[in-house]
Amino acid sequence: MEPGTGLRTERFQAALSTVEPGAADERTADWFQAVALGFHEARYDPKHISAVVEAYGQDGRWLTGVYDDEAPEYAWNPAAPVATYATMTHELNTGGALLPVHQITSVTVRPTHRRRGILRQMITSDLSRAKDEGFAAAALTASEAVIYGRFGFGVATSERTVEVDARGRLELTVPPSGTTAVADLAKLESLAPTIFRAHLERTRGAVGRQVGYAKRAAGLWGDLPEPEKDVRAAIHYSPSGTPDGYVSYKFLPWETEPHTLKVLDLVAVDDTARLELWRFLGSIDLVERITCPAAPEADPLPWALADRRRYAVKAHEDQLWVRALDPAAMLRARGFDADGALVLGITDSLDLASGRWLVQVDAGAAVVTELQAGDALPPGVPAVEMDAAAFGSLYLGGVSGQLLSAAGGVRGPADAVGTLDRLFAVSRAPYCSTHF
Ligand SMILES: CC(=O)SCCNC(=O)CCNC(=O)[C@H](O)C(C)(C)COP(=O)(O)OP(=O)(O)OC[C@H]1O[C@@H](n2cnc3c(N)ncnc32)[C@H](O)[C@@H]1OP(=O)(O)O
Repeated sequence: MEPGTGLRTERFQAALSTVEPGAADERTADWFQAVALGFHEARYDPKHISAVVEAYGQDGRWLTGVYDDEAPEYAWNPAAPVATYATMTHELNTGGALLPVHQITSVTVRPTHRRRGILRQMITSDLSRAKDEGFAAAALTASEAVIYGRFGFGVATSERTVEVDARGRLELTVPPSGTTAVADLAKLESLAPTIFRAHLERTRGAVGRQVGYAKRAAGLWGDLPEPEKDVRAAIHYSPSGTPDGYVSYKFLPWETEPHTLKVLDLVAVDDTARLELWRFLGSIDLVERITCPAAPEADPLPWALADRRRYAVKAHEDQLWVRALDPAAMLRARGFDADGALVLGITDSLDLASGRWLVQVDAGAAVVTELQAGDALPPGVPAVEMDAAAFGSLYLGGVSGQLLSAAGGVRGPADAVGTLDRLFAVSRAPYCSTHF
């Protein structure tokens, strides 16, 4: 933290103790307890922390703790940070290249230290470092929608919580394809990342996953890093016999009315595998309702159901938030479905992504030329300007420039916004099922 605040910042990686075999080191354990405090979770059992340390190492996470050494007598553990923050890197499918993104997670500030600018200090210094390290974009999933717009993050993907009425037979109109088997959970931990990788490579908006996902899919972890005995899973195989999708789920206690099966994770390489996994779920006896969080906004399921009114959207929420650090690199990485040219300007209060670029898309790829202040605009090329957060929202095609123009985030004449929309249009809403 800045001098004069009385606060001290440390950045480190989760580690095991060098003196107590199998335990996390104290700094790591204190950091986890502070995160639990911030998110209203139960205090960690030390054995759970050490289980997560290894996974954090595999994820390559960096942890930040902000410490207040002036804790009064009787205060909770003075060695625990008053603020936490963590980062890691995975790839984002941009519709073109897979772009490594700087992910931000585990952000908490203790109630007694809120609204003093601690988050602002942590995130602005971290974003600058990420930019210096060469990241083109940062990303996060947010606990509240009011926090990150001010830091230049825009909602780039949304997701649905879906409920399907499974009483009687769930009939699909598409012909069956491939086969489905109840999964050997012991083998799913190693198979799930392979299937997810194929999904990532084909799905605009998908982000690589932390190792905990496969452990949860296989029932090795639940909310805590302990086996969840009620988790089951199924695998779908393509007609050639390749596993191309899995679903893990649990049947909620019998007292639940109607009898409910909850999808924990559903990953499919393509629509066929996705629908076949739903066919399987809909064929399970004694199930009256299937709930599925993290379903795509552009979901083929209701269109493939003989009775589409069995499908109800119970919630629709922002999912991935994207923040530009190097807009030109982001545009070069992105895949475009239409060709054309546009001058695109970004205003950024943190000045990490400000600038103006000539974007010329040919055969789906952009040539991006930075324009300096005072440069004349290329004749005949429409120009738009937008806030950094609006660029983050537009980037994957999750919203139109016209809508953002109505909301004030994009500025320019109607024909220029029309060009922006033709260039950035995608055939299907982006989908990110990774929460972090
Ligand atoms: C990626 C993730 O991990 S998402 C998880 C975010 N964490 C949580 O939701 C846990 C509970 N909340 C918290 O721990 C804290 O309230 C935090 C982390 C959200 C904010 O930390 P603070 O240190 O209080 O934020 P800080 O003082 O830097 O505020 C920066 C600005 O954001 C605003 N702000 C921060 N949090 C909120 C909020 N929840 N609602 C409205 N405004 C907020 C502040 O008013 C301030 O505005 P200003 O710059 O115009 O003055």
